[in-house]
Amino acid sequence: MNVLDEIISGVREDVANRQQVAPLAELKARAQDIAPALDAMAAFRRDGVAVIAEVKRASPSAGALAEIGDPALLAADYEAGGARAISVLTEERRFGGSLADLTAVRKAVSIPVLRKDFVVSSYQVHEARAYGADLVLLIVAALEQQVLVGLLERVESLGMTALVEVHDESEADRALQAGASLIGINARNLKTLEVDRSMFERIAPGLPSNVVKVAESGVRGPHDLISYAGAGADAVLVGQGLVTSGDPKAAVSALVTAGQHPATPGTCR
Ligand SMILES: O=C(O)c1ccccc1NCC(=O)[C@H](O)[C@H](O)COP(=O)(O)O
Repeated sequence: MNVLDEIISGVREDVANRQQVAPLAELKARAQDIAPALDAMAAFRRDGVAVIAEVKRASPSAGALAEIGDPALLAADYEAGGARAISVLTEERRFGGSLADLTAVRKAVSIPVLRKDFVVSSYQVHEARAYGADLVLLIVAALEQQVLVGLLERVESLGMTALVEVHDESEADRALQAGASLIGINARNLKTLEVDRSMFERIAPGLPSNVVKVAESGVRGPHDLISYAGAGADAVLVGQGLVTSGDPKAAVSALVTAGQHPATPGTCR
């Protein structure tokens, strides 16, 4: 079993357990008390390269990354540093995340919040809304086409935005066919965990200009953002480089500053 399949199998078990405790009707009722989802696309379409800063405690590729005592404080630092959205990893077994992290971050910031998880069921989409997310990650490699289309529709019907993640050209075609307008190109191969930043420059030129393009993974500093920008990125999603920086606010701020200048064509290495 590869890493992605292993993660998804654990996720399915965890979702089944949560469904016993909080049935869908309860989540829907909870969502009634939550403010409507924020318009993430508007935030990403503003000038410059948007930084999506991630609350990431651990990962299959790196193990434990950072002791995040208070995810709300970290997210507030990210916002103060100029991040345009916050990504919260909610998967528990391999990333050490939780829905409690999502709630804490939602309360702490006024910018859009992404639920980053391995979403395979509409229950998880309703959970995302009930816990205050504005965006939901949908990973093409984890979903059959019909399921992807159904989940994308469900995300949008709840007023949220789907970040649809791809790893190659055929997944990018599937994302477009499903109607995605926000596409993340993840440089990390979710089966081998290798990071290949050049994936972005291979795939991004084939996407229509009205699609907002997010470069995911492998940004360790401003130089990586600049090369992704040169290859057409509208936004970058950054986890490890921020949580291990020692000063997340300054690290975000350095990325934001680098993203304010017009990109010059370059290569992602
Ligand atoms: O980060 C991992 O090791 C990982 C392994 C398997 C599936 C997903 C994984 N990460 C999720 C992400 O896509 C990243 O958290 C995100 O793009 C930020 O990447 P980075 O800045 O390199 O931490």
